[in-house]
Amino acid sequence: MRRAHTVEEIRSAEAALMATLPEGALMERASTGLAHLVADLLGACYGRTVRLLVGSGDNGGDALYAGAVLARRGCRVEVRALSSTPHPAGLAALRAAGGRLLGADEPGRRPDLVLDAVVGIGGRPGLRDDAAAALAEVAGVPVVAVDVPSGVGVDTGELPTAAQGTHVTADLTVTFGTHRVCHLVDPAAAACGPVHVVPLGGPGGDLVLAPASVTALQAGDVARLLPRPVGESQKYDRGVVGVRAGSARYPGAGLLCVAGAASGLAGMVRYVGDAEVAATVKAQHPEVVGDGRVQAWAVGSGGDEDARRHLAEARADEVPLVVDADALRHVTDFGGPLASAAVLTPHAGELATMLDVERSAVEAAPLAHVRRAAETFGAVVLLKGRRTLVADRDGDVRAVGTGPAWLATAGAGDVLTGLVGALLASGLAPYDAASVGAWLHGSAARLASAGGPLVAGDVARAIPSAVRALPA
Ligand SMILES: NC(=O)C1=CN([C@@H]2O[C@H](COP(=O)(O)OP(=O)(O)OC[C@H]3O[C@@H](n4cnc5c(N)ncnc54)[C@H](OP(=O)(O)O)[C@@H]3O)[C@@H](O)[C@H]2O)[C@@H](O)CC1
Ligand SMILES: Nc1ncnc2c1ncn2[C@@H]1O[C@H](COP(=O)(O)OP(=O)(O)O)[C@@H](O)[C@H]1O
Ligand SMILES: [K+]
Repeated sequence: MRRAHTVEEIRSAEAALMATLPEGALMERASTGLAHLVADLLGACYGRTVRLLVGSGDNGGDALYAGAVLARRGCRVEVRALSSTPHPAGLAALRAAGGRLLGADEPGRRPDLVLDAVVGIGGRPGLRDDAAAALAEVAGVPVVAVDVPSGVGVDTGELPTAAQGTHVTADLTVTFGTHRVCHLVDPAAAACGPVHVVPLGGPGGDLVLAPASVTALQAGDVARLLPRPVGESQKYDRGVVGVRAGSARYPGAGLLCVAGAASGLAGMVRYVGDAEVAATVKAQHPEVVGDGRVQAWAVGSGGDEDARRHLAEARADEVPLVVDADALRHVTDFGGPLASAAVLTPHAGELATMLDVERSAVEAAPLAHVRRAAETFGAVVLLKGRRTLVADRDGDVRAVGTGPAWLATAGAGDVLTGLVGALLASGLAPYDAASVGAWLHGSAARLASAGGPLVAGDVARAIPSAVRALPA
């Protein structure tokens, strides 16, 4: 599990660890790890130039100490200071190693790499004008963000507003001890590039962190959570998923939802809906049967005008539900909770309608909106996107970024709804069914894509391969 902690949690864990270590030991661990990663990235230090953008805090201190290591290895290290008092001990170390502070009007040498150490976890959103100008000077040069790309909302995962200013977009982010929320949650995560965590543990102890409310499943977590048949399993033990989706207008959505449900993760699939869709389902999926008892329903994909009735009928069975597309407009129609266990699967536009806000507001602050929706509707909410967010009712959120951009294709969401339905039927709790489903869906898309285009049916067909590829 990848865990992301808040600034407050990180500061408190760092303070406890620092109390057991000699002064400066933690920053030395952080900056040494940072320097080694930068040196690896540069390939060779000798003859290379690194520009440090250094603010007033300890984030700048990390870069200055790392710069000292790089300078000792033969790098030319030049500092653009954005404060009259950059970390004094760090600056002294850098100078002693041969690095230098650029004068205000001194252009410096065109660097091979920039270290962004304007602000870290102490920063407010947005770059001040001097920092924005220092960044513009080195436009086009690869940037390694120290801890976080300066200017992003560390705990919100949001980018600064136009009034707050701009932010750094990094090619790589090097952080310390644990992830920050902005590393896992878009739109800020998109500004981080790949994120490396330098461990802060060593002689004298490690960070002791609270349980994280923002996390990201890894392959091993999915393997551990996924229910698997055992020797004596029967199809009914493995769970039956029912699909009420598709309509005369959108028959394909019903078929694709069935394809996601019929990926083999539940013991049986039932389809109930439009007669013509039902006939095609039976032709394409001979293993699918008609109405009867189910352990979970997948409802709404392409449901059109039938979606409300489908939702009412599914709800009457009092089993877990996954609700998509046209049925999302009806989740509050019935008074009281939708089901004891429900997963709602909107994209940003659908969530905006459900919360009566602009789509752009959801896209700018997906974490805040998905949490609000989970609380408002008393359900697990899976907000689809480049990095899908799954929010539990208590505010816990799992981020899933396994899918390639090729997954942004019509019908892919219908497959996901069927897949989550199958996982609910197989006995997973809604938070696990939604996040494991999103993870497998993205992973199946990556396998199906192999770097090229795909259609939604390809994703459904690749789900068994995604399961097979999980670690034992
Ligand atoms: N504790 C430890 O041992 C360890 C700490 N570590 C490192 O310390 C970092 C945290 O350091 P920190 O607390 O000093 O805060 P940090 O982010 O450098 O700067 C905050 C200052 O910047 C300013 N400022 C704020 N917003 C701004 C803006 N938008 N644009 C421009 N300036 C802005 C504001 O000062 P002001 O200029 O307003 O007086 C504020 O006080 C952390 O991210 C990690 O890298 C690691 O070494 C691990 C061990
Ligand atoms: N840029 C992207 N990168 C990766 N996955 C994406 C991206 N944009 C959308 N997706 C994924 O593609 C799927 C699209 O689903 P959805 O919008 O419901 O389409 P449809 O309604 O046509 O089925 C979702 O699983 C979503 O998370
Ligand atoms: K930074």
